[in-house]
Amino acid sequence: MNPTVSVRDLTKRFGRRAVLDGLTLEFGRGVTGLLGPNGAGKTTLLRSLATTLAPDGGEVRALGLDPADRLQRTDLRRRLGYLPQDPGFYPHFTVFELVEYVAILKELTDRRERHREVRRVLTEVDLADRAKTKVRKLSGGMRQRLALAQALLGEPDLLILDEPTVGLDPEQRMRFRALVSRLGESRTVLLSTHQTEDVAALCERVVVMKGGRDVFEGTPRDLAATAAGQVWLSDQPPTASHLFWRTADGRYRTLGARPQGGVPADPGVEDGYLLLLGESAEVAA
Ligand SMILES: Nc1ncnc2c1ncn2[C@@H]1O[C@H](COP(=O)(O)OP(=O)(O)OP(=O)(O)O)[C@@H](O)[C@H]1O
Repeated sequence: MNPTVSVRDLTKRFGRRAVLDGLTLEFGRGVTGLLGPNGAGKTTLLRSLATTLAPDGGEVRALGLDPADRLQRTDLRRRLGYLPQDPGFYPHFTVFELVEYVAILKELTDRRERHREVRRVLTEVDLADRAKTKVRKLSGGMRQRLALAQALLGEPDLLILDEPTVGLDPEQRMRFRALVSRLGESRTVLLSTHQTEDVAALCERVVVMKGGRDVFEGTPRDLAATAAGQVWLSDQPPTASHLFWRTADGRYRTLGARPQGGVPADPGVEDGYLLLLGESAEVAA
């Protein structure tokens, strides 16, 4: 792998808490998924890469540029697209006006070209027919697609997406996967998510963060493989000391030691992820 983004010994503190705690990782072209429990530091990492937050220590290189350097930071901003977790859009703008506003900030100065680009990204996210709708009238999923549209402006080399599939209906989620995997053919895409299915379906690589550190880096298949020999199906519920849940077919899926009557099951990304986090309680009834 030829890394386009690398992070070394990154630290960020809020008060006394180290939210990034010597984080070191690298990734290259294609789609990389970032998994981690609430508060793991995913958004803080993404903001550091998107240059909206200055870390306290360590090194970041993205597209060969150092965001700590003022000129290189400006260069990097021109070449990245960022979908923040909470975009906070102006509610009285129309969809078109909002994306055009971001396009102006991104220095698309030629009006005709800018309008063409705004229409292109709105079409990419299936919002072209909502161009004249006020942002405040959009559903949550539509807002999320609007947030993605502005990140796509100018065909950025680096795309940073913070929980991009939140609120999308199944059809839009499929469209999103198709769009992002196409973008990943020629660009670097980093997306944080809580959806292990998105990682399994879409990402070539996956990074798992916990407590401000990187606890796993590899392919989704590698992550699933870490659970080999520790995933079981049984007809009866195991003891409460196991991590288990009831599946749609009424059987019990257990992670860890073999429960009584358990037969081995193929491990998935979610199994590997949950075991990695070391959960030890029943997660769902
Ligand atoms: N500006 C801030 N001021 C103070 N604390 C902050 C700030 N930003 C983040 N934090 C804290 O840093 C920790 C990590 O937050 P972060 O948003 O990076 O986690 P996350 O992995 O993205 O979580 P989630 O999955 O819930 O979005 C949290 O405890 C959060 O409260």
